Amino acid sequence: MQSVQSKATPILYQSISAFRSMRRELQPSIKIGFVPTMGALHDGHLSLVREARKHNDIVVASIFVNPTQFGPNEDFDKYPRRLEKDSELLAEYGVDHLFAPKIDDMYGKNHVTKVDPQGFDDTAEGRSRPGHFSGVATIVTKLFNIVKPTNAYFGQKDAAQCVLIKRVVEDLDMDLNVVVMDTIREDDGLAMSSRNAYLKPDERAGAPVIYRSLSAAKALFKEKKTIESAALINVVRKGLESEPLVSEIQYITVDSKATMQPLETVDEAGAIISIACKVGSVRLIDNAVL
Ligand SMILES: Nc1ncnc2c1ncn2[C@@H]1O[C@H](COP(=O)(O)OP(=O)(O)OP(=O)(O)O)[C@@H](O)[C@H]1O
Ligand SMILES: CC(C)(CO)[C@@H](O)C(=O)[O-]
Ligand code: BAL
Repeated sequence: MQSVQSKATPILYQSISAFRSMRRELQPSIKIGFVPTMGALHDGHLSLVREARKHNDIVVASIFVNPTQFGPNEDFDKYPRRLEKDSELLAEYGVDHLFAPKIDDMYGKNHVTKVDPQGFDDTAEGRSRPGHFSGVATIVTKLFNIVKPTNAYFGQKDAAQCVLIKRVVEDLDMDLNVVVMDTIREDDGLAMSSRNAYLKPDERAGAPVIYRSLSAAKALFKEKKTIESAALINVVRKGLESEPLVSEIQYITVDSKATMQPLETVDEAGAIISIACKVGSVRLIDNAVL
C-alpha cells in the first residue's frame, strides 16, 4: 500500500501572547523568515513562502485582514477569509508557524498609535486610498515587533508598499532584511491577486488587458531607451481603453523606483509604471519595472 505524504499543518496562534510564548523559546541565532498576508492564498503568496523556506531555519506566515488599511467604502467586509484552506496550503510549503490574530488583540480598545509615513498619501496609490499606507505601516510595524523576523518577504505587485516598508525599516532602525519578489502571473499575464476571485467570467477574460498594456509600454521604453513618461502613459491608456469592461482608470503613473514620486522622463535609471483600474466593479492594481 502506498503511503500518502502529508506535511503537518503549521502551528496556529490566534493571540499575540500565544505567539510570544513560542517566540521567546527560540534561540537568538535562529533565522526566521516571515511572510505577512491577508489570506485567501494563491501562488503569489506561495512564491514568497518558498523563498522564505529556502533561506531561513523556520518560516512564519501571518494572516490578518487589517481594518486600518481599508477605506470606509472599500471591501473589508467582503474580503475572502478561509483560514482552514490557507493553513493546508501553508503546510504543503513547509510553513512552521501561522499567526492569525483577532482584531481586538491587534487593536485593543486603548490603541492610539499610528505609524505615519510622510508623503505616501501623495503617491498615486496613496491618493486613491487615503490613509491606506499609514494602516499598512502601522500593522507591519506591529507584526515585525511580534514576530521579530530575520527576513521579511513582500511582492512587487504592491510596488508602493514595498518602497514604504523598506523606508519604515530604515527610518525606525528595525533589524531585519526586506526581500521583494517578482509578481507571479496567471498564464495570460493577469497578476495573481486575492481580489481576482471577485471577477465575473467575462471580466476575468478581459482583465489581462492590464498586463498587455504594461507590456506595450515596457517594449516602447526598451526601444527608445529614454522617453517622456507621458508617452508611456498614453500607450497604457490606449491599451486599457481598448477593453470595454475596464470601467474606470484610477491612475496610470510613472514613478521613481526609490520614492514612488512621478518622473517626467525615464532613462537608464528606470522607473515603475503602475496602474489602478476597475474591471467591472473590481479594483485591480499592477505594475511593470522599467
Ligand atoms: N501576484 C503576486 N506575486 C507576488 N507577490 C504577491 C502577489 N500578490 C500578492 N503578493 C504579495 O503577497 C503579500 C500579501 O498580499 P495580499 O494578502 O494583500 O495579497 P493580494 O493577492 O495582493 O491581495 P489583494 O487582492 O488584497 O491585493 C504582499 O506582499 C503582496 O505583495
Ligand atoms: C503587508 C500586508 C499583509 C499588511 O496588512 C498587506 O498590505 C498585504 O497583504 O499586502
Ligand atoms: N495587497 C495590498 C493590501 C490591500 O490591498 O489592502
